Amino acid sequence: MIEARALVLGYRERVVLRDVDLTLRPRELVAIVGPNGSGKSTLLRALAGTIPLHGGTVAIDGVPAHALTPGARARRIALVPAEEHADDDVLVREAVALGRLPHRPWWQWGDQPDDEAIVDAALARLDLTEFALRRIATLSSGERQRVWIASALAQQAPTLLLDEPTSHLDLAGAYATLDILRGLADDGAAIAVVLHDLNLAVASVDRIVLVGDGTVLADGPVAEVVRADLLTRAYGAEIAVRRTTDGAMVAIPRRRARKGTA
Ligand SMILES: Nc1ncnc2c1ncn2[C@@H]1O[C@H](COP(=O)(O)OP(=O)(O)OP(=O)(O)O)[C@@H](O)[C@H]1O
Repeated sequence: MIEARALVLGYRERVVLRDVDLTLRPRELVAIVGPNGSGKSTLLRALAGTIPLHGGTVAIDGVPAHALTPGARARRIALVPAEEHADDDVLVREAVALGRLPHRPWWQWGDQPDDEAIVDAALARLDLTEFALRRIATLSSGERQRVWIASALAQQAPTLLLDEPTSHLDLAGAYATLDILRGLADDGAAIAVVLHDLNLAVASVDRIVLVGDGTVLADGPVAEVVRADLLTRAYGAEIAVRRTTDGAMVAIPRRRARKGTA
């Protein structure tokens, strides 16, 4: 569980977000949405305890984030950044196995049968078994993105923070990934995921945190946050919210009519 209180976040003298209170509980799948540059990744990094705070506190399982060693943090929180890198020569299996490092002193690495099984399970869950012995460099960007998620799963942290994990995934792959996250939350994980696709968020998560205007504009169940007025304010563009015939909500930006169209 993560509890952030009165957060002020930024870089050097520039404040990006202020007055942020946010709690992430076990069994919750939460989407963080908002426009480009609004501070979603910054918020995720602050929750993971990887950037200094300008103000406020972040507690991870009741312990101040800054009081945890990197190893202790990594056993509690798996962070999947928007861009991840690995040497081109690294095999998919090796990249996923890096998720096990926080659980073992280096001198025990390689001798743990448990680790092998955990890595195999993470590969299978992301449909990567057949890629296990491929070099990372030979994968497509969507396949690579699944590797970083698998590595986070292998980390077996009770909290998962993912920054745009579906940005390279196709339509079905993106929804399938959210289904995997849903399953992990149902099993007890606390999960926050930065998403640009509002409709993917609406279809998949319990709660939405809407970032905009330098703060958290709304935080609550999907139906409370996905409102035309709130979205229009956050994105600075008119956004309508409609229901499909089967009752699902969809957010649609209003666009100017093109020449020659009604
Ligand atoms: N390392 C950094 N140093 C200085 N400024 C930064 C740094 N990282 C981000 N920023 C700035 O902080 C603001 C918020 O950035 P952040 O990456 O958190 O936004 P975001 O909502 O995740 O954006 P996007 O949707 O485009 O990924 C932006 O104006 C960005 O330029």
